[in-house]
Amino acid sequence: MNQSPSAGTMQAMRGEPPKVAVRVRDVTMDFGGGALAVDRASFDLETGRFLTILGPSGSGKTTLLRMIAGFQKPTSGAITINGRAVDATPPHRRSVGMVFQRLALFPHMTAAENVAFPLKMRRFNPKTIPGRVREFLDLVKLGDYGDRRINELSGGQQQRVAIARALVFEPELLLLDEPLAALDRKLREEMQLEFRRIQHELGVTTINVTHDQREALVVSDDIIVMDGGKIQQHAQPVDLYRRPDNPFVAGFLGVSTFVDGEATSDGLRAGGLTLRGTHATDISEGAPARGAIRAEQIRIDADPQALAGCDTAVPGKIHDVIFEGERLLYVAALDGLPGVEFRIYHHDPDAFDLYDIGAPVMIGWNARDMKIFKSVA
Ligand SMILES: Nc1ncnc2c1ncn2[C@@H]1O[C@H](COP(=O)(O)OP(=O)(O)OP(=O)(O)O)[C@@H](O)[C@H]1O
Repeated sequence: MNQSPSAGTMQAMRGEPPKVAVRVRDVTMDFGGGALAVDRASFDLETGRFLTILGPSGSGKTTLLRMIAGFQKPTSGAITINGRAVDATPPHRRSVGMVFQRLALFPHMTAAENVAFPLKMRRFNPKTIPGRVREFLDLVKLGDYGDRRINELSGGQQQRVAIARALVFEPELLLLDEPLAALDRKLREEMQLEFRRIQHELGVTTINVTHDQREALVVSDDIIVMDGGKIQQHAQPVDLYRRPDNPFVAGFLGVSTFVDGEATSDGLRAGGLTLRGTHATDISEGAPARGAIRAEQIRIDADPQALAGCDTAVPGKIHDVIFEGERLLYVAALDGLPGVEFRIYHHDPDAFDLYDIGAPVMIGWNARDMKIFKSVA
């Protein structure tokens, strides 16, 4: 992927040590309801990078973001922004720009007046304000819309005003709390690319919260996956996708099929079958294990010869075929392992009627693509 270097990367290229913009150490939030909303979260975010906190509903993403913004005080732990403790500065004094799902723009004001608002609040020199407002409206491609009232703008344009307003005072940190969740899919995908462009252009350190895995992969330099209040993995997008640390992460990003069985030295034994795989965690032979394989890494073919190059190739049957437009999703089971429905992508939509439901096929993959994890009881 052709990504322009972030400010952090530029620093590294100049040989300077990366500067930590946000440091989160052992941060816990206990609302008193039993489970912890955030459970000992720790991470560093380097200056200029775009971090996404990704996780299902209730996993603690917003609570963690609100603590970083200083809206909520952690039960324990420490958060610093550019070396200063977050709770030492009141929220309106912090150099943090925010964009929420509900944009909180002033509907009776024009786009330009909305963008000027944080500058007036921060007592910028009034002479510099119009020029700066214009610059940031241009940045979000709304240069000609400054005089429009908010309720005369489309949802996507309003979103752009909110971004300009969050950035116009050049904050040290930009926080995004599901700002795209209410938009339709096409607009959401367009705005994801816009966020990336703007963030790269300004190099502002950014933390984004979402439950949309595609958005996380598209916009981020780094991703933190959360579940049950705990950070499950912190990695760059490609590493996260290719090398998930546990079955939760493997299942949350992409479409995976899971097979439970017993670890062998080179894979997994399940239902009398030996399936080749690669140990993703330290696991001894015979231990309960869970294999995970992604839909795009499985091949099916009626002709066994076509799968001759696969490390594992097992006969099975087609259970269902689903047309998804640019690809097909086959659901199939291996003979000898009837309870596990493998989900398999086939990237030729013209092959829709290639295999009927019930058709016998060979199903195969390479050992490196099935990740074997230790089962957690
Ligand atoms: N003010 C609060 N008082 C009590 N419990 C809370 C409060 N805010 C959040 N929680 C609980 O903390 C947990 C984490 O919530 P949080 O909103 O951080 O999750 P989330 O991952 O952002 O979810 P969503 O994607 O649905 O917004 C949930 O169990 C939630 O019910």
